[in-house]
Amino acid sequence: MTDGELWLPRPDAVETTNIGRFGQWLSRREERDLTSYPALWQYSVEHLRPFWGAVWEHFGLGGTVPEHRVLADEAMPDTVWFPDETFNYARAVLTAPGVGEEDVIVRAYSDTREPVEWTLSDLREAVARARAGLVAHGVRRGDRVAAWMPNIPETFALMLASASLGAVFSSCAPEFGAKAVLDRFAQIEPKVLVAVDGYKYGPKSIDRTADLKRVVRGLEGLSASVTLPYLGSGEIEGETWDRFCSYDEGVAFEPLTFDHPLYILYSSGTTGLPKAIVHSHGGMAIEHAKMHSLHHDLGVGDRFFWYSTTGWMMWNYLMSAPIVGAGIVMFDGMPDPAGMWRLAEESGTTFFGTSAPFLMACRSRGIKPREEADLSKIHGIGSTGAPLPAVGFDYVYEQISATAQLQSLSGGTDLCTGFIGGAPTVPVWRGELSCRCLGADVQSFDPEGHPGIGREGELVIASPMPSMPVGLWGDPLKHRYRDTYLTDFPGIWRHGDWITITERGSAVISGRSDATLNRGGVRMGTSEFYAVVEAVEGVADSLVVHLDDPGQDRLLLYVACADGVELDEALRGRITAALRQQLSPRHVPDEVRQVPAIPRTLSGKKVEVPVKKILKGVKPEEAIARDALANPEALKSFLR
Ligand SMILES: CC(=O)CC(=O)O
Repeated sequence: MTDGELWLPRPDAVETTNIGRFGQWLSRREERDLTSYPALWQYSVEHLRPFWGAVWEHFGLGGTVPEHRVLADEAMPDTVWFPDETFNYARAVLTAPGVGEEDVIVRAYSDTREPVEWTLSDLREAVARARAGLVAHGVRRGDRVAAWMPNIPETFALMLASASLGAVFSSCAPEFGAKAVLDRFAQIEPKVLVAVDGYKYGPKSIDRTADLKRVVRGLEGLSASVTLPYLGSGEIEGETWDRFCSYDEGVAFEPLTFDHPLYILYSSGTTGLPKAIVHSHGGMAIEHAKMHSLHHDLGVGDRFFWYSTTGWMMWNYLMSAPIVGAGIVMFDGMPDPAGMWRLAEESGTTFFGTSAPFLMACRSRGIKPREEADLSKIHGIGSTGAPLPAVGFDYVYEQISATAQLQSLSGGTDLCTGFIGGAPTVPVWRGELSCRCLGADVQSFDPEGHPGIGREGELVIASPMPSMPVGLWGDPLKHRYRDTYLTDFPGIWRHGDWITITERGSAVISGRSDATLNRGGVRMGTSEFYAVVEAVEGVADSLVVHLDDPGQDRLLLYVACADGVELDEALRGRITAALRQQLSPRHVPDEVRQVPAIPRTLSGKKVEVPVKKILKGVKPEEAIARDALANPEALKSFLR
């Protein structure tokens, strides 16, 4: 191996991997050689219609679709995909091709209870029961179903039950505080809320019943609340899960359009409430089938694990694995660095996904996963949530597995997928994401909108993808949608990351080009912090910065105090307690520092990105023009 190569495709990858076989099939059909990754990728972005039509057909999501009906309108954000198809995501998941009724499809581990295994037939029955519960509460096509639930099989069943009816599902993790939950769910006005009473995180029991009462009170238009007594606190809000699931009336699937809303995810911007991003049945199924089979090489016999909570899009991504016949491994609890590898062995995981910070934490604690557990079944290791530094790549190959393919994946909530990652027919290069994914026309744009290779630029997606959101909730005319993604380079998706695409087709992501925070793979909007911090008595203004460089992962909170107030230990304590309770323990900063004033632009916006650059050593005059600031002297506090 040369030139930073850490892993090479098998010489027979064209015959032995899903993507290799797909490339051969497509080559025959298109009468051209599409077996090499660069040829296949180029084709996939230059010939969107036949490419996505082939994916749809190849995975049995539907039959042959005439090319002009695969993509009937290309213009983002009103792109029209597969307008004549009738589809239901829940049916695609429960079809689980190649999986027998009595085969285990879900293995679930938890700090709160003993491991659970569900066969495909158990999953179908659980979906049927949850579906009957939803119907009994009047849930119909288009209604919203909210889950404040952990990563456990019941949440999966509820999501599929909601999808089977054409209702729209949305989840928050139980660690989210009542305010964070209400900021999300109040926007979408759910008809039914299902929640747990609490959970264990490691040995610690966390009772959520007081917050659950607040959430229920805060949700207008709720017809029913249902409590799963997961912790066993004895407190039930509304109906019990067992009662809710007491009828089995079988599963039926509403025939829906490709773009029918499936679920709503949340992405925190820097202003206002979190964006409620609506994803479609067809978009999720086709994109996840492509990723799971062609990129992660998953199929029947595989067990797919990705450490996630229900508050992160990787949960939704994981739940699609049965579409390609793969089983799912779930974990709810504290991700103990050594314990997770033992769980991988115990569960028979074949693809282990996690966040880059988790891998780096294992490394810095000196964990040697290959000595902790037998990891020989793992053929793929996924890393996302933040760019994995080159030393993280070394760690994976030295201490985890010398043979697994490491796929550093980048994408996000907005498309509920990774669109830069790896493929079994592409090498792994140290510190790089191996390739742009199929059908993802990812480019690095200079400020004038010219694509370039070998230099950093704005990450854009120049052609539509079926997993782009069908809308943002509460934005019927798509104004916020356009403003968020499509105005900087008119009609082209700007993602908000810095990217360099290399000559060999790999990529390096150098960080967010906006100020959204991302800690341990969990996106945190700065506005959420401010709403909580600035409500604490004595705080006048605040600014939060995530320094996410390798070896320097620190969340810093700066506060300007009210007149006559000093940031003493008591105030510090009140701020961190408020963040922990109202948002989550992940929102608690590593340091809280006092500054005389928070720098703001003339239009009053806090200058988060320039402050972050200054903290990283960029000269203030290069970080921001003084003239753009209402109070330029405020920058002094951030100079090194
Ligand atoms: C795939 C991803 O990009 C996940 C994330 O960082 O949110």
